[in-house]
Amino acid sequence: MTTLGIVGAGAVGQTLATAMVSAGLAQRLLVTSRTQSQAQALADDLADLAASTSSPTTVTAAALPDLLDCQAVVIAVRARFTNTASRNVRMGGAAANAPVVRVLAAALRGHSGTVIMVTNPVDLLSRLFAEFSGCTRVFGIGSNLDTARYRLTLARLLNVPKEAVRGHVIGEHGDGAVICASTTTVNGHPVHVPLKAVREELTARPGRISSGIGRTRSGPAGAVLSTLRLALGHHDGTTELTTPHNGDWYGIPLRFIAGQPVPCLPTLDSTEAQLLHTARTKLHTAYTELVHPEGAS
Ligand SMILES: NC(=O)c1ccc[n+]([C@@H]2O[C@H](COP(=O)([O-])OP(=O)(O)OC[C@H]3O[C@@H](n4cnc5c(N)ncnc54)[C@H](O)[C@@H]3O)[C@@H](O)[C@H]2O)c1
Repeated sequence: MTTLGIVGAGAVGQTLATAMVSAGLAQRLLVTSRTQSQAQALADDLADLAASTSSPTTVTAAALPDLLDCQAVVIAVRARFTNTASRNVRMGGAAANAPVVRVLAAALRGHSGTVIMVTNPVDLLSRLFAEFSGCTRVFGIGSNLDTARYRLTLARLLNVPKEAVRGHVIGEHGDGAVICASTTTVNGHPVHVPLKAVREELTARPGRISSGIGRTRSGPAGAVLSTLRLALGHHDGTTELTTPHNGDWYGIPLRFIAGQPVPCLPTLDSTEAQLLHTARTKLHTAYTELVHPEGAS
């Protein structure tokens, strides 16, 4: 019996839960949110979906301790705050979301399953959750969503099917994202990547979606769903996730074999290596300031 949990019944949590119930990913889905009534409302709505689609998933509004027995828990909370940042937008949520993540880490200490962090800034908060909970299978969503957007964008610019494009976006899920252009291929052949046009689209896309429909939701839900399938060992494959690597936390490709992740960073050219170094330094500094604000200048 597979039991999965979602914390946060907002735009991403709702869309993800709908996708999970529609896909019949688990026998049981536990949902929690800021209030019990919010979680119960989502559970009832999803039960209606399950009944009309004959989904095998039973959805229950739960309390945080109930999630300890889940094979995987997805964290998609967002504290109430107004983000006024125009650059490094995701970093704008650090101070507001970190206390919530600390509380969740304390509540889920001892959880031995997978934890998938969605809440931004995801690279910092994956690490914060892991270090405060002691959980050892914590992965952050973001670089895989960036990679999906990269492949779509490149396919459109080069007029090829998206399935023909192979390539990764790594580093920060944010302004420090690194496009691995030198190892990108189309139908197995190296290509010239129009980096300026790609970067412009990757930068503009999330804001365009948010201003059109309020929030990005289906893209991140898809990135979580495909990660869950890999982490639960439903099938093998590679995806880009925030994970500890060489002493820092940032997005790299992980190859999952029977649910176990193996880092598989592609070879980087000198520009990409420099950009990754810059992203790592930025994330390292921001994490230190988040955890030890008294030491920050
Ligand atoms: N990593 C990614 O690729 C990615 C993509 C999209 C969104 N996000 C991030 O995901 C997070 C959620 O986004 P959203 O659009 O769903 O936000 P939202 O505001 O729509 O929903 C957030 C939910 O969290 C709940 N919540 C708040 N505090 C809580 C607490 N203490 N305990 C439990 N639940 C709590 C709220 O009640 C709400 O239901 C944000 O930080 C957003 O930036 C990340």
